Amino acid sequence: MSDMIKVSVIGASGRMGSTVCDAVEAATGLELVGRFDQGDDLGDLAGADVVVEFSVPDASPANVAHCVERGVHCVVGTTGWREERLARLRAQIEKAPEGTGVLIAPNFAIGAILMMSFAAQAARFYESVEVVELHHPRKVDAPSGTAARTADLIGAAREEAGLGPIPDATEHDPDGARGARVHGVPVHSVRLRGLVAHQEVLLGGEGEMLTIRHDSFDRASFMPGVIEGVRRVGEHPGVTVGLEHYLGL
Ligand SMILES: NC(=O)C1=CN([C@@H]2O[C@H](COP(=O)(O)OP(=O)(O)OC[C@H]3O[C@@H](n4cnc5c(N)ncnc54)[C@H](OP(=O)(O)O)[C@@H]3O)[C@@H](O)[C@H]2O)C=CC1
Ligand SMILES: O=C(O)C1=N[C@H](C(=O)O)C[C@H](O)C1
Repeated sequence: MSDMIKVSVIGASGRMGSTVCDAVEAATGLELVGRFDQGDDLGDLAGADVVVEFSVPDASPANVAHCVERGVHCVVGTTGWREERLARLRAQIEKAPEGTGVLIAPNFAIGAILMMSFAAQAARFYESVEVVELHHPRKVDAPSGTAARTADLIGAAREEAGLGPIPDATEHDPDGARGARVHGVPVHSVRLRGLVAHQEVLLGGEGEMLTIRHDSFDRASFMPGVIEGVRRVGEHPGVTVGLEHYLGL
């Protein structure tokens, strides 16, 4: 890489993509060289060293594959990167030019990263746990990527601690009132005008409850994490899931 890191954004006209373009233009040492959206030919990605990808879950794997094949590092915020997609990406990156790095981050806000870490830490101490995620009504996917990741971390921590299933006597739930189950953890999705991105993790034990909550009131909350990802992705070859791995958490 030269001194200036050349950055292209995929999904550049979207809520996140447009905010990222402004953040890259304002950041020292970064140069915005390309903006791509649906239907655009990605071609040589405008000569970018690093691509930031915020599109839609169905389009993200092909966009990232295009970058990886060309040895262009990729910082991905788009949701939908469950295990099967990650496995395919790991296979693709094996064949990519050496040193190519991809960061997939379900959430770039520092508070959300800490919330997930705290929830994983607390999980083994509580019999009951549920996740409630609340977002703006234009969000196309549910549950949120953050909620799915949180539930995965909690589920893994519970397994490691030898905890059994979460107590729940529900026998009749024809309308799915008990939410989705991710890694055995109930996840509830709220879509409400006025919200941006919010999540509560509710942990219950005998006579007590711990609530861990994070609120993103503005998409500005994601930008320091995205910019850190752009600056650091070149130092992390292969696929990394979660910005916490760049932050020493
Ligand atoms: N990791 C994180 O911290 C965060 C992640 N997100 C995630 O980022 C993603 C984007 O969110 P958001 O910006 O709100 O969504 P938007 O719908 O506002 O933006 C998505 C953009 O991607 C474009 N797009 C659609 N298909 C393609 C394609 N094939 N190639 C390139 N661009 C395409 C859309 O164009 P068009 O409108 O024409 O379809 C639109 O401009 C979501 O998955 C969301 O969950 C959001 C916030 C934070
Ligand atoms: O669509 C959004 O807005 C957000 N998407 C991500 C998710 O699904 O977790 C991150 C954040 O919650 C905002």
